[in-house]
Amino acid sequence: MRQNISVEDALESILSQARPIAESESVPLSAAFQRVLAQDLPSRVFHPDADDSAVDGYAVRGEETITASVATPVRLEVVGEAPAGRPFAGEVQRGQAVAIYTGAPIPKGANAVVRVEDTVRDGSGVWLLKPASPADIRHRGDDLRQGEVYLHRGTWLNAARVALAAAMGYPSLPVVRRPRVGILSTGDEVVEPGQPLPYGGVYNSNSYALAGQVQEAGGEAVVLGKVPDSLEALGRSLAGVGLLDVLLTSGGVSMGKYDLVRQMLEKDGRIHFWKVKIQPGGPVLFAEYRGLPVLGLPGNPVSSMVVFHLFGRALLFKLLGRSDAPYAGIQATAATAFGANPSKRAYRRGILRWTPEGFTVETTGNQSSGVLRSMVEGNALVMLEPGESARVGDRVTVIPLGFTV
Ligand SMILES: Nc1nc2c(c(=O)[nH]1)N[C@H]1C(S)=C(S)[C@@H](COP(=O)(O)OP(=O)(O)OC[C@H]3O[C@@H](n4cnc5c(N)ncnc54)[C@H](O)[C@@H]3O)O[C@H]1N2
Ligand code: MOO
Repeated sequence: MRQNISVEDALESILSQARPIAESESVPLSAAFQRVLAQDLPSRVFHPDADDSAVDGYAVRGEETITASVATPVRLEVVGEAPAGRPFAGEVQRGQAVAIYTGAPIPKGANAVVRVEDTVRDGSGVWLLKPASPADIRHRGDDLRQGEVYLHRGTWLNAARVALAAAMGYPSLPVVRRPRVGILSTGDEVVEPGQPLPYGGVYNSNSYALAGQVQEAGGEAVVLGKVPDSLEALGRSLAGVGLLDVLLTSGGVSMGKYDLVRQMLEKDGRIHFWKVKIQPGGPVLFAEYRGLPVLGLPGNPVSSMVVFHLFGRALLFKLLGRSDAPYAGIQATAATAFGANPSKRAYRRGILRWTPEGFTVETTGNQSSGVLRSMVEGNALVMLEPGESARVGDRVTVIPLGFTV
């Protein structure tokens, strides 16, 4: 078992153990949001399907309109109309125009469009006050060309990507099976919300934070409840976890006599590493238990969430074959001071704001790992290398929580 390793070494150890999920399933578009595409998707269609109008106006022969102006308007005969979805069947001849609407194919014979606001309707004709513009025509395939791949395997399906799959003609999509992620909380003091809280007790918040984080990363959260601090109970729970791809445990990984997750995994599993040089979350462990990867998260609520963000997300991304990064850093200007940890990389909770001067970040205040509020009030982690502090005005690296690039 390796101990006191760097974030980079810990990530490498975790990712080298993770085997991407090979199974996929087909889901209707309406269920594809926040899934991961399992295959490359070539477009089934051209979009636009034909050269069409980008504006409401009149489709004309452009060369006939070159001299049009307010002082010298050009009159054309309106021979029909082309609403979107009902293309004009004929051909525009010399001296003619067709009333056209945004999205309608340009009729045969026409090669330019005059916007309706640059015209005056006059009975069966129309006066053009400006030359027609070929720039108001969108060309077949400007957006999508049939057969070309626009969405690749490993793509996280956000709203725009599901919409693009729809635009390409797919009613359902092949997606990677969601990794099943078991969540087991430990600790005699941990009580389910709704139960009376005994003296010294604490409500189980970690299971719910982790369940949400697992889903945000694309996994299926299987909340396994909590086990008391006894090796026997823990052993029974671990034996009965069922079909899982990953197990997350919360608590019981530190130095205490009752920190049984570590003891159990030492005895019956294989611990790859224990303790990473980070704060919060230092006591994190990564192990294998009967072939199941186990990420042991420290019990403190902030530590558990931060460690999941740094390591759990990366593990799930690898299992899902996601091609985007699990998180990313940006630069911001410190609006308050941030204190250093002398020997560990620190992740302080901050409030990231976009201002006219760029990104700024302010501390959430009390940085204790037990203050879950800091994860609610904050929207970012300020990353400080060992010994690095920040004064007001310093540039710092910040990991936004809630979006990736
Ligand atoms: N002698 C030392 N003691 C501790 C060290 C150390 O290095 N030497 N490390 C500290 C650090 S850092 C952390 S983080 C914690 C991690 O400890 P555990 O993972 O063993 O967690 P527990 O002791 O079980 O609990 C810690 C804390 O979190 C609360 N908790 C636990 N589970 C939940 C839950 N599901 N929902 C909400 N809150 C939970 C628990 O009541 C404790 O207050 O160890 C330090 N100790
Ligand atoms: O790592 Mo502990 O997470 O500092 O409280």
